[in-house]
Amino acid sequence: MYFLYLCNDFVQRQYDMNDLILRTLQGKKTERPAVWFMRQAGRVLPDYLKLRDLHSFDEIMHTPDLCAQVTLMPVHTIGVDAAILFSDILVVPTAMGANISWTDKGPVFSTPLCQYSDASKQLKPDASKLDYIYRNIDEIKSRISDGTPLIGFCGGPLTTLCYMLQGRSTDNQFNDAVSYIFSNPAETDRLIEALTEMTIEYARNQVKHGVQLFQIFETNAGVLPQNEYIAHFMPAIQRIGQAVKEMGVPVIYFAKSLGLGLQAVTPDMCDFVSIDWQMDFYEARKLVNPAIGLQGNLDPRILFASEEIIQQKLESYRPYWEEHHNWILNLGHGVPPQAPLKSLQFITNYVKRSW
Ligand SMILES: Cc1c2[nH]c(c1CCC(=O)O)Cc1[nH]c(c(CCC(=O)O)c1C)Cc1[nH]c(c(CCC(=O)O)c1C)Cc1[nH]c(c(C)c1CCC(=O)O)C2
Repeated sequence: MYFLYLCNDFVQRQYDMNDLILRTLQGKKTERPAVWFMRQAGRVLPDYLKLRDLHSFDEIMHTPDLCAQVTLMPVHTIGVDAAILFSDILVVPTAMGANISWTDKGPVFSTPLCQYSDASKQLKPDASKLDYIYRNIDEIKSRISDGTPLIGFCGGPLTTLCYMLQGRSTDNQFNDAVSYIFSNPAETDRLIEALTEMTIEYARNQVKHGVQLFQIFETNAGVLPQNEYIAHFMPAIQRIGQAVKEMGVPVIYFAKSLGLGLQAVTPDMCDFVSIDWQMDFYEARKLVNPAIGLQGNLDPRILFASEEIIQQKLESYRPYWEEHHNWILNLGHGVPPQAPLKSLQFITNYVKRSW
């Protein structure tokens, strides 16, 4: 009995230590907004850039010690309220047979699937290829002693499929991928199904290894007409979100440029939605189901502005936060490369000291 009490007490203390973001996601009133930044690990961190001079991205990903170091860097250097697993949304395609090189220009697939009318037959699913990620999670968790929550994540099905089909980033709105999706609807459905199954297994395993909240990155939601996205891709979001929520872990859904399509997001998909910077925050609130909280939506380029301008923008969220509390401070997309680190630090300090 006494042992049980000790265990409970221990769990409770862990929970008390740094649970601001988890309490926010549970809809609780908190002392200040929780803050983290999409793409906070890597990119602008001086220690990361030094590490990248010595090791490739792939090497860091396959070395639990290095991966844990990078994951925890933003907690120490920027002062965010949560760490996000250092990984990439495109690890899921590698577990389906894709061969990816991480080049200076971003990820490049050796065999883009849009050249095959029977693309789904080219897939070679092997979930064990993701085992190294779970070893990374174990290592990260073993190094967190102050209860900082660990965020797990996956790509949304459209974003991931865009890369699988097109094979690389483009500045043309993924024309080849979208043309394929329109020209091969049955094959696209088969690809979505395979991808969703692998993503669910991957998400569940991340939770089993200890991630405490989970974000779905659907950066490319806006490359399709809203009704097409909602009809063909949102059911997969619902399945992934539900699989994670069933395990007791809250879900944040980021669907960039979804626009009015935000109305179609339901509480069985996610607990919070992350709002991009193009959408006015208060307009987004009118569109999103009231049972769902909001994250975002600072324009990432505000990081290049003066502290006065950043402060004004932060203050614009205060009336909402004071009334509703269900808002997580974040950007409307990832930290841009070359963004000044001191702006990120200014935001975390401001919210901790002046809120
Ligand atoms: C579309 C997308 C990708 N990856 C991701 C998305 C969705 C979010 C977004 O839109 O930014 C998500 C992602 N990628 C990475 C993380 C880890 C956590 C974090 O950065 O905070 C996360 C959450 C690491 C990474 N993923 C990548 C790097 C750069 C690797 C390097 O240092 O060379 C990092 C740190 C490579 C990557 N991976 C991807 C691209 C287009 C690139 C190249 C350009 C770039 O984003 O830097 C695909």
